[in-house]
Amino acid sequence: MTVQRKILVIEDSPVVLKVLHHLLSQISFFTPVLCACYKEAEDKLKQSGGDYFAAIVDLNLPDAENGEIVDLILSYKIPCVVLTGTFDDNLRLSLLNKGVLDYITKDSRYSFNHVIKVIERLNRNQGIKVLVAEDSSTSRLFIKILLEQYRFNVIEAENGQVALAKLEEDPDIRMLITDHNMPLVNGYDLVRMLRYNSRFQDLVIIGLSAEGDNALSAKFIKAGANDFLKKPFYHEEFHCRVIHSLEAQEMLETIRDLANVDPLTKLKNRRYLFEEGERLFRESPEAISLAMLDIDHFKSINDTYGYIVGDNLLEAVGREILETFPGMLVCRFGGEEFCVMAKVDGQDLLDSLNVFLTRLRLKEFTEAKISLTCSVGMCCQAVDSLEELIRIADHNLYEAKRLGRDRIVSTA
Ligand SMILES: Nc1nc2c(ncn2[C@@H]2O[C@H](COP(=O)(O)OP(=O)(O)OP(=O)(O)O)[C@@H](O)[C@H]2O)c(=O)[nH]1
Repeated sequence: MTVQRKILVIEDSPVVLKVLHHLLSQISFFTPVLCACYKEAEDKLKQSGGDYFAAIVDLNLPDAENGEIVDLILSYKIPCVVLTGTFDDNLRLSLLNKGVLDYITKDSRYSFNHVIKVIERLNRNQGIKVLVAEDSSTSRLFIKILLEQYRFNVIEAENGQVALAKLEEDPDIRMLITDHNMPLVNGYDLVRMLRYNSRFQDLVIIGLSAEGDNALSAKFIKAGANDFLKKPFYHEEFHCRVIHSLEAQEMLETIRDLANVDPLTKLKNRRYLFEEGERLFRESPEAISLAMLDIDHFKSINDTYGYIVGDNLLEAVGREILETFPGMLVCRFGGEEFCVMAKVDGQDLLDSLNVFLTRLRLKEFTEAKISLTCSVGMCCQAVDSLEELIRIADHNLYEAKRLGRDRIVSTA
């Protein structure tokens, strides 16, 4: 169940309130709470004890015309986005310095979408762990506060060596903000060490350093950092760069998922099998077992029940496969054919395959109570290449079909 997040909206214009209510309501986990004036907001905050995920506020309210609402929201430590009709550079700067997340002018309909984007980003940031590696405790705290304003989950390290250890032990850390001048391992060496390790290819890295060495930013970026900032930096620039690097990485991961995942079953696809399977095979060619699984008489199911039902069955079989072969590389090879590959003993894979065939025989799928069986060709013999492994398993699958289906043929 998704957690509901209450968003406090304080705005005296009924039209703007209506637009924001509409946009926020379109996101299932946001619950807008609307207020038309300062007093109403104050009462709501008192009642709830400040239990709001974020607030969107107008600066000029009928009972508080000079932005007093911002101080009220910040006193409850609620992330605050200002949506205002007037653009004033000095006011904007002073609000950002106070800790307001963004200052957005109502100059077009895109402004409202921008506000929603900022709130959505906060929601995504909640689950993101960021490691701050910095030897000065004052600077570390300063960066931590900046990141926590954006609801990131911050972890700290006082030098490069501790940072490395924390990254090694916690694979959930998504981003590293690292200073350069640190004892034991400096920031530049830390970036180089991390990028040499394939495990840290997706880690977002932002380097920091005090002004002085002009070549340092290029060195950091050449070593693999996503970005670099000179201290002292302007808060807004820091936030923009953090979000920009993170979103670029997220986009890359989305593209990678689209390239590697079968959209129907959500299993990995054939392309991924050849990429990841090749790596597995090279690691330990003599210890790999592989099976090709093909649903029996699938054409007649399509012909009888139609393609949509056929698609639903493929999805259901995909889920069964995922559940039965945990920790193994499973993919949709194409059509109604699946592949399971793992660094396991042949007998272990055979046992799991037998469990799978039994589960399938006992199940009835969809409202039409359709029964399915599957034929399997397996190979666990030492061969020279992944292609050879697949070729033998495929040949055995053909044999399983020829011998009457719903069975496993294996060569050890
Ligand atoms: N619904 C649906 N059907 C698919 C999809 N991909 C392949 N198929 C169908 O799967 C069927 C495979 O048919 P065949 O290769 O003749 O094999 P079969 O009927 O399963 O018979 P055997 O494999 O010999 O047991 C074809 O009718 C394809 O159109 C898909 O994504 N969705």
